[in-house]
Amino acid sequence: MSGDSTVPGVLADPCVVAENVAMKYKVISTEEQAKTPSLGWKFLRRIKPNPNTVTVNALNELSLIVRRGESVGVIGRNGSGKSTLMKLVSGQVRPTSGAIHATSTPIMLGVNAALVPELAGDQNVILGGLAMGLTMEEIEARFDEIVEVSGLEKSIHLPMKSYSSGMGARLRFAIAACGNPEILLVDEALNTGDAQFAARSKRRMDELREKAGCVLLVSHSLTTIKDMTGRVVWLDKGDLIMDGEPKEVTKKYMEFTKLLAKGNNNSAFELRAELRSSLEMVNVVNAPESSRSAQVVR
Ligand SMILES: Nc1ncnc2c1ncn2[C@@H]1O[C@H](COP(=O)(O)OP(=O)(O)OP(=O)(O)O)[C@@H](O)[C@H]1O
Repeated sequence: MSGDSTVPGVLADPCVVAENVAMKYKVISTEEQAKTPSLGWKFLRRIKPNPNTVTVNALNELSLIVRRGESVGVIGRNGSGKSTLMKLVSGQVRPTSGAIHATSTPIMLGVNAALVPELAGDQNVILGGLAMGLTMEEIEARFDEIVEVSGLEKSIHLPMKSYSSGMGARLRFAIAACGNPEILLVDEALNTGDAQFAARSKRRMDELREKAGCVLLVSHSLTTIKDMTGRVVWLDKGDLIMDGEPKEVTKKYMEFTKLLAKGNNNSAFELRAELRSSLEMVNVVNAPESSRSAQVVR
């Protein structure tokens, strides 16, 4: 790759850079399970002994640059790699190959807070706040707001293990949302709250989005995606299919899923191939971790 003809410029302000990221999950083989047999395995092997190891290609060599000020929606069918991308960006899992660069620690709403079930909700607020880098003074100043967002005023002094899974999710969300993250990740699949909480969390999410440097939002709701984002990335079976205007990308995605729903698989996959071949590939070059900067070649 040489000089001016291929490198139009250096991106001044990327927030997140995914550099040829691939993710393969190795699914535990039934052979391995057999070494530590569970009741289920003992039962199943009588029916169908089938030792097997499966590697799932959750993401295939994906490059993506999210700039400061962008709100990027991630769409795709079940199992297309959306949550995997979020887990990679948040650092919960490491890519099999490639790298993720970020200007600061991304905060994933709902899951980042490492809480202790034996401790009361209020003690977990302190713990989660400290884990997010807040000082005791900052936690104290935001305590009432966290409790209000969680909607757990009556149960905040009870041990977290007594909470329902929705209540736990609400507390984790409220704690994660009390910071002002520069890079905000929202995986809608994690939203387990009731309608009242959904409205409250949306309000807080809107505030965070306004303040955040950039946002990545995974959702199956195309309305949410169109309402909340200015750019949409469509993943399918770990491949990037489209990256562009929300209206345009969601329209093509709907066309694709409608074709599949009607059983027109050939037409659907022709469309997929056509869109993929016209995708402008982003090659991230020279993205040193220290400078957290990147050059793009389009
Ligand atoms: N921990 C894991 N171990 C093994 N395979 C996994 C794991 N997590 C995800 N996968 C597989 O990786 C692929 C992508 O999964 P991922 O959860 O990223 O998809 P998704 O687009 O978020 O799906 P959904 O819309 O259903 O939430 C799927 O085939 C899934 O089965």
